[in-house]
This record gives sequence, C-alpha cells and structure tokens, in this order.
Amino acid sequence: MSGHTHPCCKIGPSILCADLSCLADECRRMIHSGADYLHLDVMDGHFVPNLTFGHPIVKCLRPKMPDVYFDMHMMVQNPEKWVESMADAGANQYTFHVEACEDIPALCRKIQESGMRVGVGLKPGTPVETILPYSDLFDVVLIMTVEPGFGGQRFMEDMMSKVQYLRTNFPDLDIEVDGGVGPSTIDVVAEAGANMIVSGTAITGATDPSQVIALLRNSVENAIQKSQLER
Ligand SMILES: O=C(CO)[C@@H](O)[C@H](O)COP(=O)(O)O
Ligand SMILES: [Fe+2]
Repeated sequence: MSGHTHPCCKIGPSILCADLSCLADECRRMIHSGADYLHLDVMDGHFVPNLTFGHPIVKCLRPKMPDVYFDMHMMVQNPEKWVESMADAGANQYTFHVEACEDIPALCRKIQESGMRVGVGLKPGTPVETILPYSDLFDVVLIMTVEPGFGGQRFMEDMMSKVQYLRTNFPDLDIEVDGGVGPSTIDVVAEAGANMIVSGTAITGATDPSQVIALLRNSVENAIQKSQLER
C-alpha cells in the first residue's frame, strides 16, 4: 500500500446548455440533484467561437449560493486579465487554457495569490508535456475531450491516454475531464483515472439529473476502489 491518497470523486455539471435565463434556479437544481460543484463555462468569442458570460454574472450568483464551489472554465484570450475580477466575484477555481497563456508560471502564481485553486486546461491538440515543467504550480488539470466552444459534442476517447499518463505520474492530482461525458462514456473516463467529472447536456437535459449524477459517481468510485485494491 503506498502513502498516496487518491483524490475523491467530484461531479460538476456544466450549465452551458441549461436555460441561462434562469441561471440561479438551474444551478440550484444541479446542487439539489447531488452535484459536488458547478462548472461555469466562460467564453469570449476569441479563444472560442462562442460567447457566454463573465464575472458580473458570477458575482450575482455567488450570494444566492454562498457555499457552492464555482469552477470557472476560462475559454478566453489573455486569461491573466480576469483573475482579480473572478476572485472578487467569488470563484473558487480558475481554470485557464495553456494555449491562451504566454507566461504559465506567472499566471499560476497570480491565481494562487488571489485565493483560488489553479486549473490548467488542455485542448485536444495540446500535448500533456506542455504543463509538466509547472506541476508544482497547479491543483487541477482539465483534459478537454471535445474542441472547446460548444456543449453536446462527441466525446474523444483518444484523450484518455493523457488522463492515464497524468494519473500514473501524479497520483494525488485532481484530473478533470470535460466534453461529451455522460452515462455512455463515463466508464473509460473513470478507468483512465479522472476524478473531477464535468458533464453538461447528459445531466441538464436528463429527465432526472440526480439519476445521471449518481450513475457517474458510481462509475468513478468503483474505478477508484479498484485502483486502490490493485496497489
Ligand atoms: O467547456 C465545454 C465546452 O467548451 C463544456 O463544459 C461542455 O459544454 C460540456 O457539455 P457537454 O459536452 O457535456 O454537453
Ligand atoms: Fe467546460
């Protein structure tokens, strides 16, 4: 038995494809359905060809749910620009894309100093080696399993080699997977070693989101248990 503690399973619905005119209600619906955190997709129309919302919306949402963990998925150019505003708005995790960032270590330090957890995101075409020199500086790696920009796309299974590599080399790391994850794809995600599971349309579009969240959790917890027995 090694001394490692496998990070625990957390399910974070993405509300990207929910009814954004009722954002707070949709977020509450997710939490009441058993979500561990909320994955909030920020798009700027430059880094990705789509627009969503920014820190003013997050700031309005925060007082309505003071204890919920907000994971900001920053699909924006110049991610260093919004660190202070997101921290001030009440974000807990600031996940930026390495493809949009000129100075990765400086941005990681800035996020950490502002009191948020540091997430680094990788688009499908970006190799995992890009972030290895900075492994002391981040808390979470986000492996995209679709091209960022839109919900409801098809899951890219070949991204699982990145997840496996990270889990093998960083047993304690929070590894987050995002894009096309749902009941039909969760088992490969779980077996590869991801523990933070983002799921959008599969949860928000379900008749019973709590059933889908329970199914995703069950798959990840089984895989964690199995990997611990094999050690
Ligand atoms: O960041 C993104 C897309 O860019 C996501 O968070 C997805 O939008 C999740 O939705 P599904 O792929 O699960 O429908
Ligand atoms: Fe996302």
